[in-house]
Amino acid sequence: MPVEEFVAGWISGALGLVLGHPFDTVKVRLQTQNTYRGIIDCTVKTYRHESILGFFKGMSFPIASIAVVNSVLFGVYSNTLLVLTATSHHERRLQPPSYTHVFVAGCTGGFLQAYCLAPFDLIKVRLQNQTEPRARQGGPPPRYRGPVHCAASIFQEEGPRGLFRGAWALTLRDTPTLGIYFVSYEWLCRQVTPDGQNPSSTTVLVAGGFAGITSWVTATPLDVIKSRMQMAGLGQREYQGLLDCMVSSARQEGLGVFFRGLTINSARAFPVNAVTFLSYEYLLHLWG
Ligand SMILES: C[N+](C)(C)CCCC[C@H](N)C(=O)O
Repeated sequence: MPVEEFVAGWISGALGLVLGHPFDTVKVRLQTQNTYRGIIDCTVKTYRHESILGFFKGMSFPIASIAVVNSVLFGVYSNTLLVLTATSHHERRLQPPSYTHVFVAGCTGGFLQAYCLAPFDLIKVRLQNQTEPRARQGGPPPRYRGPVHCAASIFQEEGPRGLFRGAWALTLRDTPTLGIYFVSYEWLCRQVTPDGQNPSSTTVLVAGGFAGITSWVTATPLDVIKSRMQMAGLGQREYQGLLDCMVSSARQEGLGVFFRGLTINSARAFPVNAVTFLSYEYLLHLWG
């Protein structure tokens, strides 16, 4: 089984992640708290109360976990294509796989990475939602002191299953939308690249960016539900399950609730996924 794809997936994921984390914090807050009027209001308030560091809350864990998550995604994607089409990454330019194969491989990668991602994503969301400034004298201390403390508290309070809160919504969010992610990327690359040639760096950047946007646009409704289920129980309301969360959110806040965070998700998705695909392709080219 070729391992380069796993390593390239890891490095490219980490680069994209750092670039996109401030956008991600604003998004999570907009989705789960009702105190902000919009992106600008949330950005300004976060900066005023918590300084620039506020935007990087909850980042250390994703950085560690992206090693597993993105390498599972890209590694499983590429190896599934190998099984389906008997072509390696380098051979695929001359013998491009069908879009159905690309979709199935993307969904397989998406499904498996969702389970690796679930506990890390839960901890990230819990930490991002702590709006207390880090070191304020006399103020109430934040509930979680950091990622390890957060993981340990959830484990103690709710057992190992607690760490998988929202995992089902996350799997539903990621399986089809990562299929869409790779199909969009391939489709865009093939539109502007002559047959048999490698796409140029600009093509990879633009196709990666748009693939990220397409995937996030389709993922946003379930992203909102996922974040809410992850926050359930913490001073927020408990839900009976995914459907209950969907129905009660829509009843109380209207259908627009499913699009919360859409603009910021898209703004974040372009640079993050442009850099992810560019470094992924570049590394595989380098090692090829
Ligand atoms: C499937 N879903 C839309 C959730 C993610 C797709 C892109 C994944 C990328 N690591 C990123 O963070 O943007």
